[in-house]
Formats: sequence, C-alpha cells, structure tokens
Amino acid sequence: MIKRLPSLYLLLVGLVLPAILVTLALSASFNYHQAKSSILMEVDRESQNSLKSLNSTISGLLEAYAVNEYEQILGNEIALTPHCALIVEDFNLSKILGSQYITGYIRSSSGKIQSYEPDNPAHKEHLNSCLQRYQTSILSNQDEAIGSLQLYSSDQPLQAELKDTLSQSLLSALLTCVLMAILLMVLSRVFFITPLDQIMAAIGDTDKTGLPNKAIPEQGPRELRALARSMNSMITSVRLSQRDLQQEKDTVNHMAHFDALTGLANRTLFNDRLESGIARAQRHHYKLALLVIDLDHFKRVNDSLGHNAGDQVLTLITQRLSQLIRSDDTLARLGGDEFTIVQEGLDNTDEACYLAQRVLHAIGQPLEVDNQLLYINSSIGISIYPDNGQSSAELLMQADAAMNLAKNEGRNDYRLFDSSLTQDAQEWLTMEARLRKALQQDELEPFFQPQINIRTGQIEGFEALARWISPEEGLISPGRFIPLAEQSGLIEALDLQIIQKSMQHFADWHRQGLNPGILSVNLNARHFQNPALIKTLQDLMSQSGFKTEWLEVEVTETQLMTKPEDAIQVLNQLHDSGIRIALDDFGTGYSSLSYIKRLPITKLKIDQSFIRDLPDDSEDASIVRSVIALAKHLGLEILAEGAETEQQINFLLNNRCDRVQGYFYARPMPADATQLYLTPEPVRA
Ligand SMILES: Nc1nc2c(ncn2[C@@H]2O[C@@H]3COP(=O)(O)O[C@H]4[C@@H](O)[C@H](n5cnc6c(=O)[nH]c(N)nc65)O[C@@H]4COP(=O)(O)O[C@H]3[C@H]2O)c(=O)[nH]1
Repeated sequence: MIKRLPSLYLLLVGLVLPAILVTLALSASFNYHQAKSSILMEVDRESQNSLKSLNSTISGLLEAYAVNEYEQILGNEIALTPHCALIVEDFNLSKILGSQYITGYIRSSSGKIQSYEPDNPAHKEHLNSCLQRYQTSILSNQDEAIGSLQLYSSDQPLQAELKDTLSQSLLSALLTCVLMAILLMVLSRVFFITPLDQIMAAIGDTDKTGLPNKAIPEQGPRELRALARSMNSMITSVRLSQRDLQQEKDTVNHMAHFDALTGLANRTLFNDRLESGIARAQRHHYKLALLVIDLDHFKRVNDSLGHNAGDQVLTLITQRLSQLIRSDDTLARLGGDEFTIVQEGLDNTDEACYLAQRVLHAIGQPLEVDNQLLYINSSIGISIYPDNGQSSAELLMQADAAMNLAKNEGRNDYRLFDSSLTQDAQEWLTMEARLRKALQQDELEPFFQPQINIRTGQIEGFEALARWISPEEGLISPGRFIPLAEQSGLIEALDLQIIQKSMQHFADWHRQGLNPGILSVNLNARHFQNPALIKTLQDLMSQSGFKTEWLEVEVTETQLMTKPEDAIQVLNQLHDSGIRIALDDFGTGYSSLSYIKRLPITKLKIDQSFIRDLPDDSEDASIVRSVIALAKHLGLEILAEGAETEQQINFLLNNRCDRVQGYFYARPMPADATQLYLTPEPVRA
C-alpha cells in the first residue's frame, strides 16, 4: 500500500536526477569508446605510413653507412610527429663494430626528445609504456636485410583527444538532459501539477460545513478530470444529504419545540422562553407576567362534536390570541386546552390584567366550526415576576393556582395570584396545579386490592385504586388528591386514566393465562353528565382487548344521592351495555330502600366504617346484619370493605357475608405485585 509519499516536485527531482546521471554516464561511455576506436585506427594508420616512408628514406642511408644522416632524419621525424619512439638497428654497423648498433629517439612523458640508449632500463621501461610497437625490416637494393626500424606510437594524442571528446560529450549530454528536465518540468507543471494545485486550492477553500465553496475545476489530463468529476459528484451528494439532514434536524427541532396542531411554542420552548424572559426582566428591572389560559368546558366540544371540531376551535383561538400579543411576548400551548402567554417589559400589573381582559373577550367571541356557532369562554390565572415568584416553576404553579381560582369562582374571568390568600388556600391551589401537571405527565397509577370470596377463598376480582407517584413526594394516597380532583373538575380525566391503565393490566394478565376476575373501578358521579361515557368506556375496552363482562363500576351512595334521576338513567345504560354496577360506601348515604330497588346494581359494598369496630360494637353489628339481609333480599352480592382481623372475618362469615376486601387479605398493590399475587405458587417460586 502506498502511504505518505513526499511532494510531487521532490518525486520529479528524485526521478529526473538519476535519469540525467544515467543518461550522462551512458552517453559519455558510448562517445568515449567511439572516439577511442577511431583515434586508435588513426594512430595505427599514421604510424604505418610513417614507418613506411621512414623505411624508404633511410634504407639508402643505412646502405651507405650514413649514420649521422639517418639519425638526423629520425630526429626530425620524431620532432614532427607525436611518436613515442623511433629506433633503428643497423645490421651493417653492428657487423663492423661486433656488437649490436641500435640508435634512435624517445619522447619522454614530459614531451622531451632524447637519444635512445638501449642499455638504459628507464628507456626500456618507457618503451613498455608506449601505445603500440610497429616494426619493419630495412632492405638493401638487393633485398638484403640491413637493419630494422621500430616505431612506438604514443597514447598522448589519444589521451588528449579522448579527454576533449569526453568533456564535449558530457557537456552535450548534460545540456540535453537539462533541456529534457526543463521540458519535463514544464510539461508536468502545465498538465499535471497546475491542475492538481487548482484542485487542491478548490478543496482547501471550504464553507463552514467543510465542503468546497466552488466546484472542483475539471482540467488537465483525463485521469485528473475524472478525479475532479467524481469529487464534484461526491460533494454534490454530500451537500444533498447534508441538506436532507438539516431538513430532518429542523423538523425534529420544530417538533421538539412547537405544537403540531397550532404551530405555537410547546411546553419545552415555553419553559426556555419563560426562563430567558425572567433573566431579561431581572437585568432590566421590569416586571413579567405569566398568563395561564384554560378554556372552559372544552372537553364538551370534543365529546359532543368530535376531536376534529375541537382541533378547529384550538386553531381559531390560536389565531385570535396571536393577534393580541407583541412580538416580544410568547404565546404557547402547553397541551389540551391550556395556553400561556409570557408578557415581558411590564411597568405594572395592570398591563397584564388588561391583556387578560382582551384574551377573555377574544376567546368569548363566537367561533364558527362546521357551520355551527360555538361560544367558548376561558379562565385565566396571572402570576407576576418578581412580585409572586422568582423561578419559572414557581410562577407557573402560581398562575395555575390563580387559574383554578378563576375556575372555582365561576369561570370566564381572570385572577391574579394573590399572596394574601391563606396558607391553606394557597396550598390547595398549588396542589391542584400540581395534580393537573401530574395527570398530563402520567404520574398516576392504579394499585389493585383483591376482593375475596371468604367461603371459597377464591379471588373474585380487584378494585383499582388511584395512587399518585410524585417525583418530589413519592407515593401520595387518594385521600389527599381525590377531593381536590373532584372540586377542580380533574376527576373525570383521573378516573379515565386509572380505568384505561387498569384495563390494560387486566387484559395483559388474561392474555398470560392468569385469572384476575372482575375489575372494579371508581366512577365519579360527574361522569353521568357526559353523554359519551359509555362510548368512551367501550373505546377504552377495545383499545386494550378488555371484555365488557370483566368490568364493574363503583359509584358511591353519597354521590348518587346528589342527582338521583340522572344517575338512574346512566346506570341503566351502563347495565344494559353489560357492565356490572357496585354501590360503594353503602350505609353512609341514607338511601331509601325504594330508591335502591330502582337502581340496576349488582353489588353492595358495606362501608369500612361499619366493619372497623366489629364484632364488639353492637350498633355496627346490627347495621351490618341488616345490610346483609337487605342485599340478600334484593338478590345482590354483598362485600364488606376494610376487614382487618380474623374476628371480623368470622363475624362476616357467620352473618352470611360472602365477600371481603380488606387488609386482612391484602393491601392495595402495584401492578407487578398484583401479577405475582395472581401467579400460582409453583410458578411464583
Ligand atoms: N383502613 C383500612 N382501609 C382499607 C382496608 N381495605 C381497603 N381499605 C381502603 O379502603 C378504600 C376502599 O376504596 P373506596 O371505598 O373506593 O375509597 C376510595 C375511593 O373512593 C377513592 N378513590 C381511589 N381511587 C379512585 C379513583 O381512581 N377514582 C375515584 N373516583 N375515586 C378513587 O379514594 C378512596 C380511598 O382510597 P384508598 O385510600 O385507596 O382506600 C381504599 C383502600 O385502600 C382495610 O382493611 N383497612
């Protein structure tokens, strides 16, 4: 794999330089050998010629014993030529002298010409260093050998000429290579490096997402153009997916901060705006108002005209409210029919009251929905920063409390949070606001208490009892919040939430092969005003897979007595649809026998206040006995609530009461513990 190569220029130099050197070496060596062989041939030819002409010149002189003359000629010859040595052996003279007569000249390495001395070893050695030796016999006119002529050619002209040739060839090769290198550099610059530089410059010039601002130039050789093209298409697709991603992010962001139906700020964004509004108010020393607006009886619109109409109402009201606020203010929908306005930059509280009046008026104008005119009012609670609270949570709680006050005091009005309210009233209002929030945030859960047949020991069913699992306080029992829910109108939503969750658990247990029996749920009498009650219950059943015959609704005797005629009508409808009805807290409401006879009830639940002091309290004992007798007489099932001791159980058994719900058997338990309670022993282990 190729990793981390150096710059292209370095690469080119690295490639070109050795190429130049190799070319230089090759060309020099070629030229050298060429020159050498031609020079050698030239030297050879000249030496042969010289030898021949000397031979013919001096042969007569040798015959005539003209030693001086032929020595002179040899001297002249060596002086005029570059020969290394010219030597003659004179046979005639040798005969006369009785020893070899050898004469001639040598040219020393420094170029000096000396007479040749045959006995001088330096001269002999000099001859060995000459380039080539040529020899010829000198013949007389009668063709007798009268001597021999030796010519030693010199390598000095060869060396000089080779040196010249070598330097010339090196120079020209160098020039050629330099020219080629320049050409190569220019070509690579024009065709390769410049387009590459432009690509790199285009890639380097990026926007804030890291993508190039301009398209990558498609220039240079085919490969580079293809590279630039594929980079451009890659950048385009990255840009497109970035755009898609951004759009998705915007959508998610919008969904996270805005209400889908009205497009208003949702709870999250509202909280942010409220907090930053408080910070601004603190910095600039002005007041801020928080208005919590709740539509009166909005649920009726949904129940009678359907959710579509309800949505239209909310949208129309949003349009009206949007026209009332300034650009600095925040209008939000916290859910359902609850709107808020954060009004900033106030000098005094009156400005908030003025806005509240305008809101009441704007909402109160008739609304045309599905060709019908609807009249909807609202209740508004106002809290003021810094007068009523410092934190957003505090202000919201107080505005909620003030809104509940407006509702409790007749609706269609606004109330300012009033710190002069009594501690109890404030706590009540605050608690009510918290309960409203708890319902929205799903903090209520059903607990289940078994109803036992004391003759058989069988579980006949469970009563679902609401528990508020508050993140701040932990488990809150119904004694604290049911009366509050009843007064504030939250009880209907609370009941339905508990019923829906209980049905879900029951249906799950049935699916798992467990047998939880009958589910008893508490139903506040306010539901009787709701014409869609049965439909709502049926919807809840079909959503969870819960069967009608498993359901029993408990209504308290006291509540029935408030509007007895309405109650009879709704109970009959419930009964006709196959739902069982239990009369709760029996004995506390002074209902008449004739009235009970008209009710389609299946079960009487004796209130725990009559069981508590059994069997010692004789008055309670006789009441319980007569209630049991009454139930038997009317053919109703009877259940005693609140049995805690064995004596109480025995008393109930002896007096023919068949069913008990009490701590003696089990306390109300959360769903997981109930499931365990239902699971047969071996499996439970
Ligand atoms: N001391 C004692 N108490 C026993 C014993 N056995 C059962 N209880 C308690 O008696 C109450 C029976 O429920 P209830 O009469 O319907 O009385 C209920 C019911 O009227 C109301 N409630 C509870 N959940 C709901 C609900 O979801 N909707 C409505 N509308 N009311 C509910 O709140 C009331 C109180 O509920 P809890 O506090 O759960 O109190 C439960 C239960 O825990 C016992 O042996 N000793």
